[in-house]
Amino acid sequence: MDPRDDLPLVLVVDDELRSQEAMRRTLDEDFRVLTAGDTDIARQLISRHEVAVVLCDQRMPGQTGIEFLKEVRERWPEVVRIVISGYADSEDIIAGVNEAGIYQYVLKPWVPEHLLQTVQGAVEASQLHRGLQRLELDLRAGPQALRARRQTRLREAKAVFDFDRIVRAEGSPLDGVCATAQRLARYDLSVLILGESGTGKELLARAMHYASPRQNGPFVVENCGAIPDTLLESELFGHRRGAFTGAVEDHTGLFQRADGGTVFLDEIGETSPAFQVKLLRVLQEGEIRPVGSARAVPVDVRVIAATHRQLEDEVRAGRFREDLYYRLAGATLQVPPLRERPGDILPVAESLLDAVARELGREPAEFDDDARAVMVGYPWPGNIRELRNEISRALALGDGPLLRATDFSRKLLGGQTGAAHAQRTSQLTGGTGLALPGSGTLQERLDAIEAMVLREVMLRLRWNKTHAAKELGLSRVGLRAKLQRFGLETK
Ligand SMILES: Nc1ncnc2c1ncn2[C@@H]1O[C@H](COP(=O)(O)OP(=O)(O)OP(=O)(O)O)[C@@H](O)[C@H]1O
Repeated sequence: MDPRDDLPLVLVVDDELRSQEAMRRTLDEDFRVLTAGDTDIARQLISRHEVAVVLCDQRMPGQTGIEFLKEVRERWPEVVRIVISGYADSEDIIAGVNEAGIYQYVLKPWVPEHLLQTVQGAVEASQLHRGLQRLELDLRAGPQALRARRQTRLREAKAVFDFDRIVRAEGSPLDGVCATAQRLARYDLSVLILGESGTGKELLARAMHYASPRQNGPFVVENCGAIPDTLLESELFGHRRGAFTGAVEDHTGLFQRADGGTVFLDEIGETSPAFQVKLLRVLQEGEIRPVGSARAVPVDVRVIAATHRQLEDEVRAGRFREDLYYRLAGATLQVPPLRERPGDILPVAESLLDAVARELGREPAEFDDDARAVMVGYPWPGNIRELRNEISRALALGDGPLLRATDFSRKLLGGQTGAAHAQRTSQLTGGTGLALPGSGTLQERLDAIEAMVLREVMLRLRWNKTHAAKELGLSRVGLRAKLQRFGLETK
């Protein structure tokens, strides 16, 4: 958990940005501070967050601070209320203090130390109030109902998403990626996930969300590569009725719906320069402006973005804004393609086989040795998504619980490399038809090559281990150890 997440939440309502900022600076060290420039926004924030204390300026457009705080008392009695005013307002305030149940009124110009003390006192009052409320609820519910409720919550949380659900072999290069992602999850930092299509970037982003302090908030996904610019803007930031032809009613954008949670922007590298400017502004200001609306709405979201492109290259080529890149890449994670972690192929394939068999309502199935060898040797240019498709196809077309190599599509059987892969690496090992892995550490690349060679030899020699060991200059025991390491033979 981010340690700041435990801090009480204080909402500052003031239409003057400078006063908002001065209060934020004073309170920021001890509290989490939200700010609102008008009472509409303040209402939204109180209804979405567990605000402990609200500080409201008396002079607000449309409504006085006291009027607003009266409403707060009625709707959210647990929120402790403080009003801030100049001398000239004090008469009105005194009359309203009782009705609005004001904890304290603070005169301008306020002294930072005093303000801090006042808010600390108010937070204590709020904690007392909430503690009593909880106690009352607990007493009413009875211990059994309480325990059941807690257990259900726990089960749901576990069932959702977890780094353990990202299937991988022991010692997989993905371990390091997951460990870093898990550490980063705690902090409200923008994260950029790089990796080829189908490598599991979204899965990783989800796991980060559910491991983050925002886990109780929404996780929303937008594929930025799939829709035209104008639609994307309206999808993300919303629009007002009549903003453009076809906008027949107000539409709340994904950013607003994700308030308090995480927005996953997939294929961010595909966005246009015009959209990039708009997104940058949203991230800088922490507020969105729905298309056709003059009013900005504050949003509290964490952004995780992903792309199959090397975004730094795109920046260098002038196709992606550098300032946006740095906003998004608070930290960067690189998910290696499947061919660079051949040890993961079989564990992932097995877990997918179970899942797909369940989805298709089929008996649990297994792969035979040849099928396993074929999977390990194929470079999977479409990564895990392609693997999943192949397994679904083989299971749907195959005629029993044992999946054979011949149940896969022909491209796998030829030992051919996928066209995209061949193009990327463009180096083929002499005559074997094996593609050199294009990236990863030296060890990862050597592992990938080793797995391919083993698979090729085993298939050619029809699984005769004595002949294979001889050809490869290994003992039988050594060969078996290697086959096991790459999942080509079970222990
Ligand atoms: N390690 C894994 N274990 C099990 N399933 C996985 C794993 N990685 C990915 N998958 C599955 O593979 C599919 C593709 O993963 P995902 O959508 O996360 O990839 P992606 O990199 O975001 O792809 P794209 O960039 O094309 O959107 C999903 O069905 C996902 O659940």
